[in-house]
Amino acid sequence: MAQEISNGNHNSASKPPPTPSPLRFSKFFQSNMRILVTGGAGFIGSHLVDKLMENEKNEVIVVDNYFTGSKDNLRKWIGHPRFELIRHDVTEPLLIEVDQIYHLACPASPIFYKYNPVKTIKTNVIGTLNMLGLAKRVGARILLTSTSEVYGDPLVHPQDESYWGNVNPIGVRSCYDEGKRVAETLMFDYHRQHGIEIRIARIFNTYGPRMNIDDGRVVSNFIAQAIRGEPLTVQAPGTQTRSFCYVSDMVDGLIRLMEGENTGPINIGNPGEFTMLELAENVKELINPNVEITMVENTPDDPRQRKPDITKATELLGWEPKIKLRDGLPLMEDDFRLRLAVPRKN
Ligand SMILES: NC(=O)c1ccc[n+]([C@@H]2O[C@H](COP(=O)([O-])OP(=O)(O)OC[C@H]3O[C@@H](n4cnc5c(N)ncnc54)[C@H](O)[C@@H]3O)[C@@H](O)[C@H]2O)c1
Ligand SMILES: O=c1ccn([C@@H]2O[C@H](COP(=O)(O)OP(=O)(O)O[C@H]3OC[C@@H](O)[C@H](O)[C@H]3O)[C@@H](O)[C@H]2O)c(=O)[nH]1
Repeated sequence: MAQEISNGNHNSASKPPPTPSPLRFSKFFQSNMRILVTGGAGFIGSHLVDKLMENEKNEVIVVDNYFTGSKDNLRKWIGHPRFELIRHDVTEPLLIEVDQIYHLACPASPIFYKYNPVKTIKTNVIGTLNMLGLAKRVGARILLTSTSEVYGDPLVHPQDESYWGNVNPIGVRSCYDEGKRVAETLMFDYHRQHGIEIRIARIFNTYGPRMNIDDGRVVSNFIAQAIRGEPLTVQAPGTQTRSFCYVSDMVDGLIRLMEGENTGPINIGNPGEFTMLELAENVKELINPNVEITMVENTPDDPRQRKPDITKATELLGWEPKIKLRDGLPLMEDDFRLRLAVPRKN
């Protein structure tokens, strides 16, 4: 019967409907969801891949240029029949067929995004344009991982999604925060002009296993320092605040946003707020009570406070974080001790 159809012989009304080709039940004809994760070799991306791969209906394709990510984060999936890994820079166009795009590709640690600021803004602007072009061509739904940095040094506290932010357009962080603001604009313009299905997550500081040991972000710095017995470097004045979300909670929020009906932007983060001195004290108490806490110079335009209002995420996605900072830090410590080869002393 499949043969008849392929010969174009399907004009007889008396014939029963064709039975599906046996190929329909092979790998290529299943109603699988083919999902692209850009930046999937990075910290959040690799945890997202782990979760997506748990569903046997998902085929996952990762593209990454390995600037801050590593194949090692995806080691267990390499060779799996539902998984593909492509070395590719999102600033170049990509022609593949997918149903959903999680667009994460972008260096996230301030040290790395400031290292080559022109490349960072190209990644945010040209990279997002390329992924939107792909979404438009194949009709895929696309989720952008934007950031709490779009609120800049916020004058509203906590930050809800209606706040437009307080961002320096010419500062050293602008390649990232203004880059993400343009990426959000592009997402909405493609949505309004071309009807693309979009989702925007505004991610607040996220931590957990697989962060680069020398990533430069505060949680990974403090944990590595505590394990090595080095002083914890609090950047002055130490009263600046952040709200830290454990990575499994983050991945759960991103998947709910992708699968739900709301475009966003939606804040995804843990509202528990800590000063950097409090974070250092927690790390010291939990990991190494013998380390010192030292005050060092800060970098320009460091936001003084940050805490998400997650009313929208709770009401629209039924999402809220489950893991408290003091429970998440020891989970990250285990991973860091393994990679630094420093076992716990009993
Ligand atoms: N972790 C956080 O606290 C946080 C907070 C807000 C937003 N975000 C966003 O979440 C996403 C992931 O962050 P992360 O913490 O996992 O960072 P990460 O640096 O571990 O991961 C980013 C990944 O993107 C890849 N990449 C960078 N530029 C690329 C390019 N031009 N082409 C292809 N791949 C490229 C890197 O190699 C890396 O694998 C980023 O978009 C980031 O802006 C993260
Ligand atoms: O060793 C350190 C590192 C950092 N810090 C402080 O810790 C705070 C947080 O700094 P991080 O570098 O971890 O992260 P930031 O909050 O500046 O940026 C972050 O927020 C939003 C995301 O989009 C970015 O991916 C992420 O890097 C800052 O106030 C910084 O001054 C220290 O006190 N000591």
